[in-house]
Amino acid sequence: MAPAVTSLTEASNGHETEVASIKRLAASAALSSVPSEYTYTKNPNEQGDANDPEHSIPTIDFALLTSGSPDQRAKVIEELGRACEEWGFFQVTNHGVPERLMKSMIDACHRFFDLPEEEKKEFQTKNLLDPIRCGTSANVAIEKVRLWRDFLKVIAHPEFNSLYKPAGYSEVSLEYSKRTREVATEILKGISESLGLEADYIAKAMNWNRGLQILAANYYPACPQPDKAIGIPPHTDHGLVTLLIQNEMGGLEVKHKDQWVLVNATPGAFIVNIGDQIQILTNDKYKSIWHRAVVNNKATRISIAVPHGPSLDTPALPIPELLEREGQAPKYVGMTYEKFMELQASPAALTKPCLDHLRI
Ligand SMILES: O=C(O)CCC(=O)C(=O)O
Ligand SMILES: [Fe+2]
Repeated sequence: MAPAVTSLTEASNGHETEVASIKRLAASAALSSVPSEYTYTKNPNEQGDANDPEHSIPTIDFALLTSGSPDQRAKVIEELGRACEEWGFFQVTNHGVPERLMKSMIDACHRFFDLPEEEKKEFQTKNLLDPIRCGTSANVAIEKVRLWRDFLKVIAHPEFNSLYKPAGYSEVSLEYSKRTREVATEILKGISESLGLEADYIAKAMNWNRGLQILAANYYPACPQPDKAIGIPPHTDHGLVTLLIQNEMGGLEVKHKDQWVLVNATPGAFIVNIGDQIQILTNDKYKSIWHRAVVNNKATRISIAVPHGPSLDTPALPIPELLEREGQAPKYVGMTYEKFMELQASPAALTKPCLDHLRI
């Protein structure tokens, strides 16, 4: 039986398009193939070898970054700089955030997605910067292929927002947002230092104390034909740094040397990537890397990405000290973070990468 299509509504050119959550669609007993509007083809020639040890993201030992000896810190900062330059992705271990808290956060999000569709409706607002927003796919009004994914996005900084249901979400998300922000703050300091700048250089320039932090949970139900669908297609993240965790199912792939590499994270580690604002600040020295989420046919995957960005009114520009040192001209014009996020969510971003819109 076809699932009842009642849940999510988006306006498209004045017409209302009704789209079921992927959770509901996937739960339909009759679903044995991917419906045509979800059909997405990947290029098999770009699939990296998962067993190749060259294909694993670098690891940064957070404890050595924050409480190691000066020598240890200098070494980790050098490793961090190399990870940003060569991969744009790395995992962070020994960060001090309890694994129990990470698991509780995933559970709380899982319980949100498990709420009856009717109860999630009140959070289905449409504007990009609404404090709380859930939905399916990414932007059903403009996209050509629907994504095998539902989402929940809650802005946790500069103002903390939360949900009153499911029970416990509010408390756990408050603690989780604080702890991830602390880790992100230290990573940003390390990134500044890896560039030969004062530790607080980027934070000051980007008005970090008023910076945006979003708790972005993704729900990818098992898919009958995982090779014919995509959770999130290739994209780069808009902010400064994103910290990601997932349940026991993998699915994050990173584009490295033209190959898609599946990220195998150490349990309890954060998967961290740098975003477009860092690429702008460093005039392309550190790259905001393309990544995507693939789906599987075994079990639901949940990931929680926490992008941290500048304050919404701050435009990122290539850092003058770096330009001078490298003898380079700036490669980007400035745009406030708010406008940049709007650009990334607009049809213009479907035709060319967002950063290319700002490239001089
Ligand atoms: O689910 C994942 O692993 C990727 C999520 C992601 O890239 C994002 O939310 O921006
Ligand atoms: Fe992402």
